[in-house]
Amino acid sequence: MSDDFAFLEKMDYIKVDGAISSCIKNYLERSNASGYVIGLSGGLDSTVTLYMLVRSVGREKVFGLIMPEIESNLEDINDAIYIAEKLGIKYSVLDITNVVRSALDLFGESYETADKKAKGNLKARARMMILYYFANKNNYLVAATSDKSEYLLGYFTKWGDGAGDIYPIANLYKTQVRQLALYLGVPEKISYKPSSPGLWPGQKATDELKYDYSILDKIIFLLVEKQETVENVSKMLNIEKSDVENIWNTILKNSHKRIPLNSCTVSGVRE
Ligand SMILES: Nc1ncnc2c1ncn2[C@@H]1O[C@H](COP(=O)(O)OP(=O)(O)OC[C@H]2O[C@@H]([n+]3cccc(C(=O)O)c3)[C@H](O)[C@@H]2O)[C@@H](O)[C@H]1O
Ligand SMILES: Nc1ncnc2c1ncn2[C@@H]1O[C@H](COP(=O)(O)OP(=O)(O)OP(=O)(O)O)[C@@H](O)[C@H]1O
Ligand SMILES: [Mg+2]
Repeated sequence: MSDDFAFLEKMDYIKVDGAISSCIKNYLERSNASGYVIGLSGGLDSTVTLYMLVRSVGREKVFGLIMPEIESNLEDINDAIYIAEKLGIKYSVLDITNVVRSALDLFGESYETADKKAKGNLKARARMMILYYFANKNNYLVAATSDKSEYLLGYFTKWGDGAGDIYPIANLYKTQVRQLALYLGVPEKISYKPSSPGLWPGQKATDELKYDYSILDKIIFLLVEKQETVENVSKMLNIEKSDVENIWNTILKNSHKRIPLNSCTVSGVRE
């Protein structure tokens, strides 16, 4: 059984690097855009995506936006600044507190008492809005940072951090992104940092998902790619059936996030 998951740890990262690099480089050329802009959180996914952008198109064509707000973890923000400096990219630190506050004001709500999750998603969408403003103004493309685990689970904010023009690491599970980070020489502090959406103070991915990605990735792989039943996965991994069921329900519930445009079909209605 353990061999079935070897690919999560041991990929040919020289080839992975090559494939992602050419994709990033070719897409920029084909798009006639001037560069990529990326939101930097100080977390694993945005750091690895940034490393890949820089080695593909060069640091002059990459711009980082670090967008803290009043509830952000300062250590993460400092990590984001440290990485931007280390890679020598141009970047700005923009406090988005007032953007989020203004939107809440429209509803007569306050930062302190607004619904935690709705406000968290609003923060993610405020960042998206600013990334696209920068992209419009400078003829840049927005690099999204979603990985395959988050994408398949639907564990992202729809039209927030889920929005972008290119998804360089979306074909890698979180476990593989960590391995790629080590291959790229990302500082261990970030390579091993527990994943957190950072949408509210102290939020950790495991609070909502219960399991760490090292286990989640196996569950997702078996359910989605191997099309195993919930019962089989529970037995194969020795995990409570109800937990596997919950993960499967999350994947199903969020399927609407994996449809690019959820449009209404009007074919066949001509007079
Ligand atoms: N069946 C359906 N068909 C079409 N659309 C549907 C729908 N059900 C809901 N919707 C729409 O989707 C909305 C809910 O989706 P959404 O707004 O995304 O909200 P939701 O999925 O409830 O929350 C986002 C989740 O992603 C997590 N997250 C966010 C950002 C980053 C990361 C990370 O890992 O770093 C994780 C966050 O912690 C939270 O658990 C609904 O309000 C509705 O508008
Ligand atoms: N403070 C922030 N400033 C700029 N961008 C941010 C900030 N917080 C989140 N983002 C953007 O939203 C994305 C989604 O957050 P997410 O937490 O999934 O990624 P991460 O922090 O890079 O890695 P991990 O998922 O392992 O925590 C980030 O990769 C980043 O692009
Ligand atoms: Mg994070």
